[in-house]
Amino acid sequence: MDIKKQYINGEWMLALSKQTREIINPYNQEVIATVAEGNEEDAKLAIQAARNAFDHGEWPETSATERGRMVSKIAELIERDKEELAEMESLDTGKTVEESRGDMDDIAGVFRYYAELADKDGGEIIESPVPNSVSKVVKEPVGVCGQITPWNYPLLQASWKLAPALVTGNTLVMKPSEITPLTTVKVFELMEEAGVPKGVVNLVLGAGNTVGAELSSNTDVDLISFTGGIETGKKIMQAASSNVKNLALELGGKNPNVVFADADFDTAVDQALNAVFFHAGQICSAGTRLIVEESIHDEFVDALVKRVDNIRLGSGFDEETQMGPLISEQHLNKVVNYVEAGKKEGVTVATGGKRPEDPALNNGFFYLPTVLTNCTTDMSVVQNEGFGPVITVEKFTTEEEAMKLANDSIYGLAGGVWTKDIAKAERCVAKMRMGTVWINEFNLYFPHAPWGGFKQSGIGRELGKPGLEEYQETKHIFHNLAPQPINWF
Ligand SMILES: NC(=O)c1ccc[n+]([C@@H]2O[C@H](COP(=O)([O-])OP(=O)(O)OC[C@H]3O[C@@H](n4cnc5c(N)ncnc54)[C@H](O)[C@@H]3O)[C@@H](O)[C@H]2O)c1
Ligand SMILES: C[N+](C)(C)CC=O
Repeated sequence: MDIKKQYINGEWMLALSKQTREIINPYNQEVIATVAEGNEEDAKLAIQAARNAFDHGEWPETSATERGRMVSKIAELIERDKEELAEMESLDTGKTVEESRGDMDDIAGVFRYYAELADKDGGEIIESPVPNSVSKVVKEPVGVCGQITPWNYPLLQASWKLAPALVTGNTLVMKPSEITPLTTVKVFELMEEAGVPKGVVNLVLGAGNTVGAELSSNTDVDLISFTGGIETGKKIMQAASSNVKNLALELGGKNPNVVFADADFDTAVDQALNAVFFHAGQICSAGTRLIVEESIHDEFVDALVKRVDNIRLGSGFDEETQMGPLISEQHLNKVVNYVEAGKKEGVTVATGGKRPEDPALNNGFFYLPTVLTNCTTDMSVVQNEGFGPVITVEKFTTEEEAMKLANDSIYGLAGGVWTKDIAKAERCVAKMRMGTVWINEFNLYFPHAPWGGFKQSGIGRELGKPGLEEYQETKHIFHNLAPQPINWF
């Protein structure tokens, strides 16, 4: 049986305990792979490899230009194996192959973006206020980075961490989600093929409360970068205090999509669908909180429901499919309970609100695309992240009320506003307390612009220059060219 292995100190290895885990296809629950199931001991081995490679290896001293060249090579290999990676990602997550192909283009773009950025900032000379001195500020790698990723965009979220960490001269230990590790294993094969020196990148497979917890608490880890749920993020914050690690958290979202009466109606309807039903709503920045101006509310909901009822569910490998299954039975039950709670709170189920009856979908973790109306901001379905194909609809009459609703959340990841009035749009985005805000758009992102959340949606930013700086320490070097005694004492 082919067991997908861990990659530690340049060697592919089974778990020290020889434990394994089966990976299933969420469309039909078939076993698609068997992988090593590491634990704390495997994590410690990997951390030591990364520590040794950082403290004694050549990678941190390699020129930024050379590191950039290496990361560019990884991008080339991803592009070479794009189709294999895309099909692997869809098998693992249930998303359509077309979505996965798009992810792979994005992922190669992330490696290329950081390869280009690698040697563009060598620091700066400060105009020293002290005579006969030189003052300069340089950037240095943080050190050993622990990187933990979620199951919804396995390789994309891994790329947002791997590329900047590598070009800045760090070493790392990555732990993918235990339920969707396949494309991350593959990208480590590609990094080995690209020639990344041994010990620089290490991969440990296993659960969050063993491998993940060790990465978060181990004092030989200098930075922990985590993408996942808010409750896990809080645990990691606590564990990271062991040695005051640098901390990067990309957490959940409950993202408002505000539609004014003067919006481009058809485009706003179409994009409201995409904002929440793409990848079955399993997106941190999904526009699951629709907030519509009262005067167009009924017409907008009718238009939305008509389109929702035509969404085709099925296998990600069927070109007709528009929405796949949820990732697991556990997550399906979470979404079921999330909607049932809304029903108890008095929402109206405009469409969906249950599992599909199509027998062809019985073996998958499917949930019908769902529109809940008559929602109010105090409801759990409005405040909590459902992370499924469920949109809640609220109404407003004034701009001020719309903004109050949009900001009434513990989250602050992303949001959108639809209007043709530019001044109104600018007023709104200035008030919306989120890390990314779209005007007449939703869920668009690219490597050049930083990504991350206000409030409890996280700490720090990935992508863009901030995403690079997350992996750097800043050092001020002051050089006295004419040292004199001070004679103070
Ligand atoms: N902000 C973003 O960019 C972004 C992107 C994607 C997903 N997300 C969020 O991720 C969540 C969905 O992903 P998920 O279900 O995999 O999240 P999760 O928190 O359950 O797991 C995420 C990762 O953390 C690990 N983990 C679990 N417990 C841990 C612990 N105690 N210590 C260390 N690691 C631990 C898991 O094994 C997994 O690899 C959603 O809330 C979504 O909004 C955010
Ligand atoms: C890829 N991204 C960050 C927009 C969605 C994550 O869930």
